[in-house]
Amino acid sequence: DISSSGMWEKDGSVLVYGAFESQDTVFADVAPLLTSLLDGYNVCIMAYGQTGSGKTYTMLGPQLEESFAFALEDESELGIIPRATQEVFRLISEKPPGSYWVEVSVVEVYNNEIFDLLAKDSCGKVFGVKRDVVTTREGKSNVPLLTYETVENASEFLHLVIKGLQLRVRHPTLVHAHSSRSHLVVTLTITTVVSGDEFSCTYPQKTRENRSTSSSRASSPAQLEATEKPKQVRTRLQLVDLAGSECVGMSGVTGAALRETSFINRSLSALADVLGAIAEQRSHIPYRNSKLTHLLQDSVGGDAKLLVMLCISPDQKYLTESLQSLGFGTRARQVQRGQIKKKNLPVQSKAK
Ligand SMILES: Nc1ncnc2c1ncn2[C@@H]1O[C@H](COP(=O)(O)OP(=O)(O)OP(=O)(O)O)[C@@H](O)[C@H]1O
Repeated sequence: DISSSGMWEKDGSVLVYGAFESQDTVFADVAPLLTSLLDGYNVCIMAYGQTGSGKTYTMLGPQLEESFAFALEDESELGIIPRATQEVFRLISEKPPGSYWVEVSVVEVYNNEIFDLLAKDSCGKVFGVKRDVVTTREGKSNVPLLTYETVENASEFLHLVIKGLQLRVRHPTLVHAHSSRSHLVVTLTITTVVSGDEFSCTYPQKTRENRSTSSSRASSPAQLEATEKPKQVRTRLQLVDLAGSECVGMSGVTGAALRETSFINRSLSALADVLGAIAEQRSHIPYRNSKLTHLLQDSVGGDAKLLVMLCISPDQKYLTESLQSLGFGTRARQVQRGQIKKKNLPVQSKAK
């Protein structure tokens, strides 16, 4: 029974929320992951579910009719992405000033192509630019030339995300009038620079190699002494609003929208296949079967703490879709990952 309000805890790690549960309650259970992030763990939070089941509401908040932006006026309605950012900056404010450096990238995966939603043209106007995803020599996934913008507070972050969201593709379907037709991946990268024998922190002197644009503040505040050999430690928070899994018969799409649906369903089944392969500890994990899984490789199979939010419609007519979503959740639960790696940060940490 998920139609009534309430929450149950099973095995200490599956939480179920009723349809009337507040965003506050949901976020209270997510917040500890952000403490882990600042303690040096990579974290990934993704929403999965059929079209119209509440993924965007859960991750961002209620969408505005006229655009892909979300309503910021009523704070109680804000979803995980704005709340997580506020919490990250609140936690950073408790650290020594200048010890953390936050950058954001916003990417959508549409029809199996990656688009950089923060890339700018020469006039500074934002527009989506196609990017590729590659595997580095260390076996990590990387998006060359991806735009990373430096942000100093949650409102700067939200401003960028809202700008990026204007470009996100959406079309009406019979199930949902404002259906997202792409996977949205918002990444916060937190850099700490550790120098000398003692842990002392300052801003990075250089921007990253694969960065095409960066804020003018990238070379600002404290500069490192030339003789010091600073070590940059990065942790990453990936926030993912997946496109809706859908049954073509139910959503009634045709033409280009049908093609989009086919790409969405293929990439979601590639994600389920990856989770299945990890769960079965197969020697080959098919990350490269889709751009989505290649992009999320390090969060899904790597060293991140992964939280999957399953959104389920309370309507009985979507029972097949709901069971399919629960099947995805079961796969995610079966993934037995190795010990999660924690980056060596200059903070007192409480390992989970
Ligand atoms: N818990 C909730 N409380 C109030 N409104 C909700 C809730 N969940 C979803 N909604 C509303 O239901 C509608 C569909 O939700 P949403 O856009 O989040 O679906 P979605 O799963 O992201 O769909 P799609 O995959 O098609 O983009 C929206 O108008 C949203 O504001």
